[in-house]
Amino acid sequence: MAAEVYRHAIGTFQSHSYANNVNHKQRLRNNFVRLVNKDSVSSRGARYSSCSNRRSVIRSSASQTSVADPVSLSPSRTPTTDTNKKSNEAALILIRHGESLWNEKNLFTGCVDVPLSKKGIDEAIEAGKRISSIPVDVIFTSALIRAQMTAMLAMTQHRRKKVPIIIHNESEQARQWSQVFSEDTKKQSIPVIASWQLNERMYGELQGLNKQETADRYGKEQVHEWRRSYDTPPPNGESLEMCAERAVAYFRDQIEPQLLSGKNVMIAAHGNSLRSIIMYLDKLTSQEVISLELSTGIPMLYIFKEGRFIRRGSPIGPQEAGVYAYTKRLALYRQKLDEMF
Ligand SMILES: O=C(O)[C@@H](CO)OP(=O)(O)O
Repeated sequence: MAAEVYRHAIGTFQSHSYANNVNHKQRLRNNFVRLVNKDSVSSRGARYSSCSNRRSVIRSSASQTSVADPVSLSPSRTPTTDTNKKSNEAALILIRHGESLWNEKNLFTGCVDVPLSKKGIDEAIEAGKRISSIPVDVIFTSALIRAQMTAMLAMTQHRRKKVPIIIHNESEQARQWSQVFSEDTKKQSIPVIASWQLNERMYGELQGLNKQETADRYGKEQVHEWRRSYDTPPPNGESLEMCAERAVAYFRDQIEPQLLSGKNVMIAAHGNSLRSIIMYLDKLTSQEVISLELSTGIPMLYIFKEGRFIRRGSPIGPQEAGVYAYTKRLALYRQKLDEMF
């Protein structure tokens, strides 16, 4: 259920990443404003870009900044490549990584590359069980090990038993070098694309500090603002707004075209990079997103249909009938799996 996923904050959170660009804040802001002001969208080549939202969990007052337009895709963004499947419907699975060693210790993590804890490994496996009958054609992860391990561990549970293979996607040449030439191998594998744009937001000077001790020192309100406000960055770190500028740009440029071509996509990423993407998918306002909390290791399913994202909550288990009722394609896939395995 979606409600599970939208937990309210109180203690253990973390992740983030991507280090450098904090000093480009002004430039990012400018990009963002441009994007919010619409024309937006293509940020290919730009390091960051925007986000937007949907209503769901919480209502916002009309005066709140609603970060952008509803997520409907203009025909101009229809991809010209990769469209072997011709469909205007696809599944999108989002998973926040399982608990990391620093989540366990209640430390600000950000872009520090911390692995999963034992509990996090179990969560990733459990997440895999929940989505084991949902087709996955391509996986996107951040560049951080906790997200990558979560994706791989989850896929060990998939009934189709395809093998995830890493694809380098950053340039035409890299794509060519990563090509798999055997059709049989292609069918039996799932491309995995890792990118820094999906990394956790950079927590700056807070990284490595204990969250409770930081709240004791600077006050609960201040720390809550650093952690959850939309546009207040932690000292020398990224605000959610800044994180959204690169994560949502990446989503729009690299992931939406896959969905448009009918591919089912899984994204394994982080609390805040996913919050910014959900803000965009669900059209949350900058006020609404403050209360959006993601549990570790809980997959969330969206159906992308006719240019819109429809949130379907979190599949409870592989047998959950409801998930497969969402679309004919999912139901057929499931039926085929049942016949095969
Ligand atoms: O420490 C972090 O990197 C993040 C996410 O795990 O924490 P928070 O929940 O405070 O954004």
